[in-house]
Amino acid sequence: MTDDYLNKILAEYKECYAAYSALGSKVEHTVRRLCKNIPIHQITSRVKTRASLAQKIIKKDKYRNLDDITDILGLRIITYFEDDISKIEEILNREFTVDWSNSVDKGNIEIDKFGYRSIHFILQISERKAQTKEYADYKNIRFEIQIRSILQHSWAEIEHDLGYKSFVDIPQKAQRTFYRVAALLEQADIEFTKLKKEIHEFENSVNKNLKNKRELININESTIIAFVKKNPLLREIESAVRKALKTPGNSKFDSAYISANHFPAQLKDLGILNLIQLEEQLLRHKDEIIISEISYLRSVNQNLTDRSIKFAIPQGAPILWLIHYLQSNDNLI
Ligand SMILES: Nc1nc2c(ncn2[C@@H]2O[C@H](COP(=O)(O)OP(=O)(O)OP(=O)(O)O)[C@@H](O)[C@H]2O)c(=O)[nH]1
Ligand SMILES: Nc1ncnc2c1ncn2[C@@H]1O[C@H](COP(=O)(O)OP(=O)(O)OP(=O)(O)O)[C@@H](O)[C@H]1O
Repeated sequence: MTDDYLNKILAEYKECYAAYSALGSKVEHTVRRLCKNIPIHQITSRVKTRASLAQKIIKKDKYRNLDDITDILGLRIITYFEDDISKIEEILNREFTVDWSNSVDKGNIEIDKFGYRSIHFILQISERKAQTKEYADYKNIRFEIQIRSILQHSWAEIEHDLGYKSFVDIPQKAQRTFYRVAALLEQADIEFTKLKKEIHEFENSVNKNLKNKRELININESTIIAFVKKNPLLREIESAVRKALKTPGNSKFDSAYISANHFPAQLKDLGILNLIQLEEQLLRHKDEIIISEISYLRSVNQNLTDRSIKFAIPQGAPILWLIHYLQSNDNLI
């Protein structure tokens, strides 16, 4: 490798840095929007530093142009669950043009090997988007999006930190430990996905039993969560209040909101012990709680100076409104 290529690529890098950086923000924003319904731990984005680029060019000794290097701009999406990775792949596949010859599924390793696992997608803005004014300047830029689970990420970070690039220099015993832990985490990823499915099944069964009124399901922390996530009457009340207040979006589930409000204990004090009783009370007082909540939230809103602030109405809020309504009316059931 001559210094000429190194200097040429670094000069191109200097010229294009701002474009990579601007594209990074745009892609990150798009990815966040497209993946908003998938539980994601983190999305990060970086433009390779000049020093790291120089090191890579020298080490690989194969690059002639800046365009040959496909990870100058890189994003990383870290999911909680491994089975969400393929959903993100599908989304990215639809939104961007994939450079298949440079994209790799590094999780798809030989059956008897354990180690680094991550999808590396090399992408470009789609042809349709590239024709728009906003994206015209970025149409030829290739960038990388890595997708991995939080456990795959923790392994990669620790291995990276301990020097994977000099892996051959690590004592064999330590290498074996790395591979053993990789296998363990791969199994843990499978177990977490199974656990997620079991919890979803439990939540569905609670609501199905409630619908069929076959069982009196006592209210506790887990049954109230299942109820809050899936009950259609709650969605109906939340939506009526949101519409009246012109609050955009949907209500979101927030576990901190549920635990902070101690629903099981508060409902028990009011004599509401099972989910059938809770649903009956919500149905009976639906109109009153909608009207009183709209007028309460409107009066609070009038005192806000920033008109753009809107109320977030978390999933399950109608239970709190019902509690307030019954308490203020001394209305033990
Ligand atoms: N911890 C860890 N990270 C890895 C491993 N392999 C790849 N990576 C990550 O993925 C990045 C890209 O690596 P590769 O896909 O091998 O490609 P490259 O070294 O950039 O070379 P090109 O394919 O020429 O772009 C690395 O810089 C790491 O961040 C690995 O075995 N362990
Ligand atoms: N696609 C990506 N998205 C977000 N962060 C990344 C991405 N690729 C690498 N990183 C992180 O950016 C930091 C700087 O990495 P750097 O660009 O120096 O090298 P690298 O991409 O890890 O390796 P290489 O030089 O082989 O390309 C590291 O912490 C790395 O994990």
